[in-house]
Amino acid sequence: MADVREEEDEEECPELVPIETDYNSQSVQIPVTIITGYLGAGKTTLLNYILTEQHNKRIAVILNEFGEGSALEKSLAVSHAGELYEEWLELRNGCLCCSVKDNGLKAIENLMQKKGKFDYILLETTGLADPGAVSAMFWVDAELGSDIYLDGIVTVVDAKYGMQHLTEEKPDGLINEAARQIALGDLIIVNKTDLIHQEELDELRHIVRSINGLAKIIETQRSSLQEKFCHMQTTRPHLDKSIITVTFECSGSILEEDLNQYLQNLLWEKNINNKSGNPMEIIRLKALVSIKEKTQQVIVQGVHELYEQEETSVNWESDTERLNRFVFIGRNLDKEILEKCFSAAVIKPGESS
Ligand SMILES: Nc1nc2c(ncn2[C@@H]2O[C@H](COP(=O)(O)OP(=O)(O)OP(=O)(O)O)[C@@H](O)[C@H]2O)c(=O)[nH]1
Ligand SMILES: [Zn+2]
Repeated sequence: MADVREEEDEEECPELVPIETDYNSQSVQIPVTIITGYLGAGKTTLLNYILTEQHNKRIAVILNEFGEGSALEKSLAVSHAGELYEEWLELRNGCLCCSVKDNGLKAIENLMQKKGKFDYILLETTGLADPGAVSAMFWVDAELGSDIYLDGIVTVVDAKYGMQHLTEEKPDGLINEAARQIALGDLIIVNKTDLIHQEELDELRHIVRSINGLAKIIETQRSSLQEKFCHMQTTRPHLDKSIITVTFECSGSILEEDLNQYLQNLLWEKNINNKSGNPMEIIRLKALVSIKEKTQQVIVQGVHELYEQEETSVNWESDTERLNRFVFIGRNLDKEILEKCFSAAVIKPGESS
């Protein structure tokens, strides 16, 4: 499948981000690539391949295996000059996907302080993880000036079982995990091509392309990329200077339908413009919101046009003001207008609906 984007990517592919490159004239940030994919698709195989192929980079690999080891420890393998050693990364609340900035990224940052900086960090999610949730912690962290930024998401698809995973019926309109992982990928690796016929492969590739029209698609066996690792950085969102992050806070509560209306105007209708009349383009969003009548805090996550709400187990404190918090990443963003539109739908403390 000839794809113009793929050719462009090849041309502009730089060397694996050298530590000295300081494009922000702030402190240098370390790129993190999230590796996702269904259970058994070949993620660990891919990590091992990269670690043995990349001989002169310091690559930290964070394995987030499902149900392995103590809940308090995650294995962190570090490759330096082809040598592999292991570290134990302590995460107070177990799963890296669920742990917020405070422990997840802090742990990595602490490790870098002890061990020196890495050139690159690879993070394997569990086969069932939602890469959107994992990547969300980086958006917030980027805002707080972390040393680490999310470079991209690599999705490994099992050629043999991929179709089955994708067509699995989910109860009650839940999003199919395999489809979501493909939708979020910047690079999609269709692995285990040795196990299927060419026609099946073409069909799978076609479906993958229909779910994600932008990602680069590569076919592999044993996750062996026949190209340099730098090709993984297909989107480099943070190198695009037109992409900015906007945050705001607003107290009060919102009706669920009004929240949906706000998000759909932004993400689906795209009818909220900035001051120059250009529609705002949201690439990622994360928010903590207070929904009227709900005692629990709700987290909203969005990636392009997909968004979802998740009720957390955390209750709002009854005696303090409820504070909604938003982080947006995208183009043509205007903080004042984003805030105004949300605030207009909010029921302020003391007001009734
Ligand atoms: N036939 C075949 N087997 C493969 C290929 N790539 C990986 N495997 C095997 O598939 C199994 C799962 O591979 P892993 O790399 O552990 O998969 P994973 O995605 O990390 O699995 P989880 O962490 O459990 O989600 C292993 O037994 C691999 O040896 C391939 O291209 N062809
Ligand atoms: Zn694995």
